[in-house]
Amino acid sequence: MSDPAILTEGLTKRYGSTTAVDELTLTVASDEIFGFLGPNGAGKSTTIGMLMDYIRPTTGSISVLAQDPQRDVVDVHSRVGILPDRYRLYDALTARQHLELVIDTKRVNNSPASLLDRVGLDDVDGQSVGTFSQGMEQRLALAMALVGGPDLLVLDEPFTGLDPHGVRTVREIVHEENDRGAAVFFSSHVLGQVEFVCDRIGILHEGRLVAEGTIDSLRAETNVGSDATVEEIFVSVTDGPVLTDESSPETTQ
Ligand SMILES: Nc1ncnc2c1ncn2[C@@H]1O[C@H](COP(=O)(O)OP(=O)(O)OP(=O)(O)O)[C@@H](O)[C@H]1O
Repeated sequence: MSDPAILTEGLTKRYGSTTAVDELTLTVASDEIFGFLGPNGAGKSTTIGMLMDYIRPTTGSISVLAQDPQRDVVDVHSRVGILPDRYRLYDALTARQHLELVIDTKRVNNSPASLLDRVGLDDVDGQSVGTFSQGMEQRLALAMALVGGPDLLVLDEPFTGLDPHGVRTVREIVHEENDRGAAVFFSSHVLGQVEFVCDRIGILHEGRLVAEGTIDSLRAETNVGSDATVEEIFVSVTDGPVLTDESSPETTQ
């Protein structure tokens, strides 16, 4: 069996008295599409930041494509396509120029035109990004993540700002990339789409992984009914505080 795309063990990030990510142990296989869900402030972006070494963990370990993102940062960044939650584009540059920058940085030989075509920006190839709508920026950021045919795509809220055509495009790209052999790890609040796209999901709540599995297995585990939506599963596991060993009624009796 090949190495997992992502492996974290006991991964924890504290900011002062706030524990953003709490003992996260997670495995994402090299051939799967994994949806990483959770309410606002649950710790999703912090986790993604740690996977890419934008944020240093307080404790715990991380392996991305069998490499250490702190020690092997250049290798990890060359093999991962990242759509971060906050990205900076250059108003004066065109979409093509943005892609050329990433192509040069990754030292690959991709066609900016075909990447723009994939994300539906072929007709604004030479337009400066300062004139782009939010959805157009999001499409460009996705195209930048696709440069180099990454082994792992990490997408933080890829559906943000997209119209229904854009949402469909993202869905198709996620499946195409997975068919090509890439693992896909993405966070999203658009739970209806998650259902169409993911092999497995993990739900983070107050920094803790409170559910993980296929949608069918989570329906069974959470007793929400065999035809429950992802939204119903989500609400059932994130409604109320996380019970820890210390706070669980069983251990306090
Ligand atoms: N730099 C920071 N300093 C202090 N606290 C932070 C910092 N970054 C994040 N946090 C806190 O960590 C927690 C997790 O934040 P994070 O952005 O990872 O959540 P999220 O699940 O991505 O949320 P959302 O769905 O709203 O994007 C929150 O309580 C947040 O306030």
